[in-house]
Amino acid sequence: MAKHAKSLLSRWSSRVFLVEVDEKPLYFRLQERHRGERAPRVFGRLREEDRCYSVLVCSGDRIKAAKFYPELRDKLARDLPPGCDLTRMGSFLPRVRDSFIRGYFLKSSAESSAHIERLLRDLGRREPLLVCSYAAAGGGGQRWTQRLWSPSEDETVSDYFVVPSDEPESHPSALSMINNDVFYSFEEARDVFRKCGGIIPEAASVLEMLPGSPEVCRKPNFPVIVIEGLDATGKTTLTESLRDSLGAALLRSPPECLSPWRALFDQEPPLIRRAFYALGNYITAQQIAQEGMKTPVIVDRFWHSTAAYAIATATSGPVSNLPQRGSEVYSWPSDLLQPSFVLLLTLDAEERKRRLKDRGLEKTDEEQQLDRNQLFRLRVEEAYRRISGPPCVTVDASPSADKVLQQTLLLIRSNCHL
Ligand SMILES: Nc1ncnc2c1ncn2[C@@H]1O[C@H](COP(=O)(O)OP(=O)(O)O)[C@@H](O)[C@H]1O
Ligand SMILES: Nc1ccn([C@@H]2O[C@H](COP(=O)(O)OP(=O)(O)O)[C@@H](O)[C@H]2O)c(=O)n1
Repeated sequence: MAKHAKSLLSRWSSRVFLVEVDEKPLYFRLQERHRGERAPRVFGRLREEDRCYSVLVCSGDRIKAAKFYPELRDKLARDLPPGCDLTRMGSFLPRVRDSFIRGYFLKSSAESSAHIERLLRDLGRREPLLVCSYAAAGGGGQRWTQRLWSPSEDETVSDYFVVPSDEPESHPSALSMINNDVFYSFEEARDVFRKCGGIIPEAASVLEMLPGSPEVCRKPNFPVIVIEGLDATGKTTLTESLRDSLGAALLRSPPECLSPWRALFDQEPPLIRRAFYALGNYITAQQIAQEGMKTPVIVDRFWHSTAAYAIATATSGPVSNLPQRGSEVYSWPSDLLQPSFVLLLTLDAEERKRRLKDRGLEKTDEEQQLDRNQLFRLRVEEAYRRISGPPCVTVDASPSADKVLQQTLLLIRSNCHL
């Protein structure tokens, strides 16, 4: 059995498992002996002859695991028999960073179990998977066991009793966010691109655009003002007006030089996509440092956009699932230039939708998610507010473009002595 799988199994009964039902995580854990506890709610109203399965990706290579996870979902969704429910699941060791592994949970009828087990054994022989099957252990379906097997060796590893587990103090996705969903150093983000060159040749082109080091030559002489906010809050309109009113330089993140590859990396899994945007911030930081020696600089999106969307995407469910305020997840990378001032444009959802429609541009997948999933939008907005670093001032973007400009100029002049 692969070394990584062996290390996972060494503490298998210490793990907590979560299955997301309608974006709400339900938790269970394992015990060697049964102490009469009832089955956890995650198994719902199942009959004794029903079967559940979990398929966990356990590769030691995080690029390979990140690429395979969405592919596994597509394979399962395509090949599972009708009537089989598929939902996201994960497993982690409480308070142990990078212990979070992802997978899927399947619920099926007994008739489908032979088909499913053949499919999972076949998948497991080709990919690094740990597969668990769950069956009622008698007592009117109130007790369930987890049978773990490693399809690569077709070896049944062990049986456990499944019991409910308390909700951890913060959503376990926070355990693996650092330098997997959000990158806190140039080196960490660049390392991902160095490692995915074999599967994504365009990664080499992005690497060629990078500065030798993240350190900027000198701190800018002039103020650096970042304008942040959800799509269609008016960032482009405002940043162009500020450039004209202040005679400032206008920069964007990701920078223009990365635009040939942005659409491609937007289709990649979070590990690679977020590294792309993190590297974009470091290139923009170099441009800010150069321009900031000569004139004030206005920046359209920067670190807040990168971190807020990554954190909100990695978490699921209500805002309360976000990593707690003050968590290191919200900290500003120590090697990334800090702007003098960050303005966060806010707008009520209906007005933002109207502006999006009026602008007529194609909606990005993310925008569609913001539109469809109010919980996601609330997580993004709250994550923006929790990010530590330079002062972040909220500006109501609902008045006319000119009024928003005047209000912003007042704030900039009083805070940046311009
Ligand atoms: N203050 C405002 N009031 C009304 N419409 C606005 C305002 N600011 C921008 N718009 C319009 O809303 C749409 C989105 O603005 P834009 O600047 O492109 O937002 P963003 O860059 O944040 O996506 C555009 O059609 C723009 O003309
Ligand atoms: N510095 C940045 C800028 C954008 N992004 C990502 O890019 C998305 C915005 O894409 P977009 O095409 O809507 O950007 P704009 O056209 O609104 O500038 C954000 O939602 C983030 O996911 C980022 O992660 N970091």
